[in-house]
Amino acid sequence: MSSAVLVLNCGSSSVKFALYDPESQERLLNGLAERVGTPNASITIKYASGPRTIEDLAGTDHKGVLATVLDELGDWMTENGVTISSVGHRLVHGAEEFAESALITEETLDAVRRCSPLAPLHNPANIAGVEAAQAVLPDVPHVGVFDTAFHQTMPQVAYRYAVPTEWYADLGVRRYGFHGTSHLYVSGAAADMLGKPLEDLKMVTAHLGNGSSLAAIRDGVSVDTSMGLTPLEGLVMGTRSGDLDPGILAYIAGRTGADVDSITNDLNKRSGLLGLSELSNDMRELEAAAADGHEQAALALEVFTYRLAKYIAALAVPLGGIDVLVFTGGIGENSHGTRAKVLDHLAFLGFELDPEANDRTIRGQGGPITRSERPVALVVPTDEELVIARDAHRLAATANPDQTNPDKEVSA
Ligand SMILES: Nc1ncnc2c1ncn2[C@@H]1O[C@H](COP(=O)(O)OP(=O)(O)O)[C@@H](O)[C@H]1O
Ligand SMILES: CC(=O)OP(=O)(O)O
Ligand SMILES: [Mg+2]
Repeated sequence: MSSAVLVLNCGSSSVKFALYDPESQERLLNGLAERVGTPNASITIKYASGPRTIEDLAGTDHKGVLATVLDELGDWMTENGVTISSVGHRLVHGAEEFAESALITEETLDAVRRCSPLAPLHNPANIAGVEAAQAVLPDVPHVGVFDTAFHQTMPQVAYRYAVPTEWYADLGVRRYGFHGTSHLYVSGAAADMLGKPLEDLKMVTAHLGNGSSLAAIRDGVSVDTSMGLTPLEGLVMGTRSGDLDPGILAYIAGRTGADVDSITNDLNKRSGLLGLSELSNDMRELEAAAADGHEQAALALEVFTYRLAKYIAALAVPLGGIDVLVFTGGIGENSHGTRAKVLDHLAFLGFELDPEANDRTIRGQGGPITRSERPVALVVPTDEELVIARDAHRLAATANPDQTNPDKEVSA
């Protein structure tokens, strides 16, 4: 029998999952449950032999989805002699309570619940996922891996807002940053790719997915980032506005009578690329529409890349210059148009695009896309799930030895 680490990333209506071999760190399979809790819920599992989709899940909640997934994996696990030895969970907001990953105990969960008001879109779904997984896999250690943990090295000058001090002292209002597992993974992989010690590189990592953020990495640690108290600050995203004048809230409330919750909802879900284009939050669709002459789609792409370039240049301040710029995430890994526009804006810093290398580089591949070697821009495919699997395996070994007893491992 060999063991596997189950990695879960539970969103409000989706569950991403993957199984890793903890020794070889090979991904054994992965999958996605979408529209959880709606009549159109579905689960897709990507086996080596091909994908399998399960529908007919009406009325199924997170717990039901996980039970169905493990049930489905049962035959595969028996055939391959695999049992689940630990579960790693993506937890988005750990505030100042977590500078690293943690075994999930009742106390851990209470602390994550206390952080929920800071990430109302993410933490409650993460917690529901943990509770569901603990119910289905009660006898293995569960480990929480936080988006915020990597950025706990930021200095005060980067994380404090210029607001009344008691907002920070009493209410925790400061910048935290997110996507830490991705920034951690790609910064290490970029240094490996260049054959240089990470500690010697002034690096900006750009995680560009549905949510997008930058990290400034110096001496191997995060010294600044573009997201803040919540994942709304910073770059223009699929449906999120990123930075704006806070005066807009009062202005819109005064003009429309909308309350703070509904305006915040608009800033999270009806803004960004979607708000500007009035067409889509999806980069692929917008690129296709812009190529067909859709003016709002073209504007959305211009605003996205302009703001991105402006923010990358700003991160030269905490770093004292930029040696390496890393593109990752669905957009960073695939959209050569975005990369070319950003590097064009940043030519003044010395970036010189290699158009052929840029056009060649698509998902799953990585490598340099500039002729310039310093500064160099790289594409590095991210693997947040692998970081979570590694931490889950490492911390599971520190759990109650009773729980890691192979006799108690769970075979679905
Ligand atoms: N070939 C492609 N060209 C341009 N954009 C792409 C391509 N493939 C994926 N994307 C974009 O990547 C984004 C999703 O990023 P991803 O990292 O997968 O999202 P999530 O944050 O949900 O994990 C979408 O905007 C999507 O359009
Ligand atoms: C924190 C965050 O923005 O996450 P995601 O990109 O998964 O929405
Ligand atoms: Mg993502």
